[in-house]
Amino acid sequence: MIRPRLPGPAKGLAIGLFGGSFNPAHAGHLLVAETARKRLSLDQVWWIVARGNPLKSDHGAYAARLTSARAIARSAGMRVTDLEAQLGLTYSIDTLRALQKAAPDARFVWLMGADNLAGFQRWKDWEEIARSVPIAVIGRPGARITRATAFARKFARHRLPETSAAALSQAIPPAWVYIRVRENPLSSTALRACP
Ligand SMILES: Nc1ncnc2c1ncn2[C@@H]1O[C@H](COP(=O)(O)OP(=O)(O)OP(=O)(O)O)[C@@H](O)[C@H]1O
Ligand SMILES: O=C(O)c1ccc[n+]([C@@H]2O[C@H](COP(=O)([O-])O)[C@@H](O)[C@H]2O)c1
Repeated sequence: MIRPRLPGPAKGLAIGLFGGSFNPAHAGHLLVAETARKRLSLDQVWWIVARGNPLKSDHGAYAARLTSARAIARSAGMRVTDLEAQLGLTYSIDTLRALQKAAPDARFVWLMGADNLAGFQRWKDWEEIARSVPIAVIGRPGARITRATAFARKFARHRLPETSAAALSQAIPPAWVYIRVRENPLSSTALRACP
């Protein structure tokens, strides 16, 4: 496997992995990344611009999405990476494996909005992802985590209380936390619809 060009040093650091289409990136994404950085006590958040979400058909041009993510992710600790494009990867399990191999001393946490968790059981090897890395879920309007959420049901006893969020990067997976925020209704779909 080709060694990925990492967006920064990783050894010994707690790093949030924030995969997204970012078509385009917006303030809702920044809310997720900044909330995670603060509440999980992360050193960095790596925005992984998805080569192409396997569950979406219209991805948008990669270069434009990368530029868009770079324009939004400008606050402290944010790094944007094109590593899925570098490595030709599409599935998050493969991206995660590549990162864990390239940076075995980093403490990675997977970040996602609550709407992504609701469909997580459709991702390739989703249970393996949950057993490989702690997961932080950030609130999003219209998405609630209930017993109907396959992930929440399957991994119910591995959920940490929100008050323990800062310890998530040190937890042995499976481990996850749901973080409540003042939710932001923005979406890329809405922005694409703007003339
Ligand atoms: N407003 C938001 N609040 C919380 N999480 C969000 C928000 N917008 C996006 N996310 C999360 O950011 C990640 C990347 O999302 P994505 O790039 O698909 O944006 P999107 O606005 O959902 O796009 P689209 O409308 O095209 O589906 C996902 O984990 C998603 O849940
Ligand atoms: O690995 C999968 O099967 C998979 C299925 C759906 C989405 N993902 C990843 O989820 C992240 C968020 O995707 P999106 O399109 O909601 O921004 C992004 O990194 C995608 O590659 C991954």
